[in-house]
Amino acid sequence: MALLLNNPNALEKVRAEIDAQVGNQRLIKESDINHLPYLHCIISETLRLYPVGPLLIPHESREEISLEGYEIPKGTMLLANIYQIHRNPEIWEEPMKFKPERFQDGRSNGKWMAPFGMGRRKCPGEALAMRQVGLVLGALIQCFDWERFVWRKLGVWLGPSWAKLGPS
Ligand code: HEM
Repeated sequence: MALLLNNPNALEKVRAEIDAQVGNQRLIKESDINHLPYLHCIISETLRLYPVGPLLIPHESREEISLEGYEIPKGTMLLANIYQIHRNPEIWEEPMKFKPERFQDGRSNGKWMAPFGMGRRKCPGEALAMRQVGLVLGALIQCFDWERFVWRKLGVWLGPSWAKLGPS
C-alpha cells in the first residue's frame, strides 16, 4: 500500500482494472484474481523491490564445491542475496523504481527473480500466497479510497503549530 500511495498512477490503474472486472456491487473473490493482471504485476514488483526474505533461508553445502573461482567447503552456510539480485542494473532497467509495467505481457519472463526461492526447497506456498495477497490487496483497493496522509490536515485538526512538524 505504501508503494501504491507513493505511486498514485499505479493505484489509479489497478483501481480501474478492479472496477472494470469486478465492479462495486460485490466484493472481489478468488476467481477474479486470474483476471486482474495489473494487480499481479503490482505484487511481483513489490516482491522484487522488497522480498520478504532478502537472503532467503540459509542453506548448507552438502559437499565441497568450486563455483565461479570460489572454493566452498562442505558444511558452509550459504545465503542467496536476492535483495541485491532483484536490484541488479544489469538485469533490471531502472531497478530502484517501482514500475509494475515491467511485468506486463510477460515482459520480464526469463529475468532472474526469486522471492520464493528456487530449486527443490522453493516455497511450496507460492501459489497460495500470491492468491491471498491478491485477494487482500484487491479488497483494500476496491473497498477504500486511499490517499497519503497530508501533514497540513493535522494542522486543521490540532492547530497550525502541529502542522509544522511534518515535511513542508
Ligand atoms: C508472500 C508470502 C511468502 C513468501 C515471500 C515466502 C517465501 C519463502 C522463501 C523465500 C522460502 C525459502 C526458500 C529457500 O529455502 O530458498 C520459503 C520456504 C517455505 N515456505 Fe514460503 N513464502 C510465503 C508464503 C508461504 C505460505 C502461504 C506457505 C504455506 C501455506 C509457505 C510455506 C513454506 C514452506 C513449508 C517452506 C519450506 C520449504 C522447504 O524448506 O522445503 N510459504 N518461503
